[in-house]
Amino acid sequence: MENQRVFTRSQVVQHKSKKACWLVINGRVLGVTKFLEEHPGGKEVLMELAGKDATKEFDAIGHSKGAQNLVLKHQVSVLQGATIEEVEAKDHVADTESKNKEMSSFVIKEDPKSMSETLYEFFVPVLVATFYFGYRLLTRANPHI
Ligand code: HEM
Repeated sequence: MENQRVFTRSQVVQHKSKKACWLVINGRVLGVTKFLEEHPGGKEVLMELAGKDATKEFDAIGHSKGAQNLVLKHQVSVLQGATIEEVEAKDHVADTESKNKEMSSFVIKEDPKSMSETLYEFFVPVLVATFYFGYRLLTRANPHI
């Protein structure tokens, strides 16, 4: 939070065009000009809230943790008067998310290994049983073998 730029509401309000679009979410001032075209929910919803505080609308959608992390990536400054609690509450989300990512990548790395082990453990007994019963069948059909 050190060396954080601070913008006033009146500075934010001036950025409500497609060429310069800012939003405020949880006390963070976000520059979303380039993100307008990328937003999965469309640029219209963002443009409607351009230059304004969009916290309520953002939360009401139930955006994913990934979306909440994207918010952090688009932050250009902090809104003047925003409380530290307000701004830092969402840092926790980012921490938890990155831990979750580490966990899931760990699981993904482990997966192919355990999969081949499972296949191996399944196919070897099946193969042995097939040979055994095949042999039994052949010797029964032809007792001279
Ligand atoms: C910088 C701010 C924002 C970011 C980074 C962002 C990001 C995203 C992302 C990643 C999604 C895909 C679904 C998900 O992962 O949750 C999404 C969906 C959506 N967003 Fe945002 N969003 C932002 C702001 C807003 C705001 C202010 C609104 C206003 C209402 C909004 C409305 C929506 C809607 C309607 C959807 C579609 C939900 C659906 O189809 O189920 N977003 N957004």
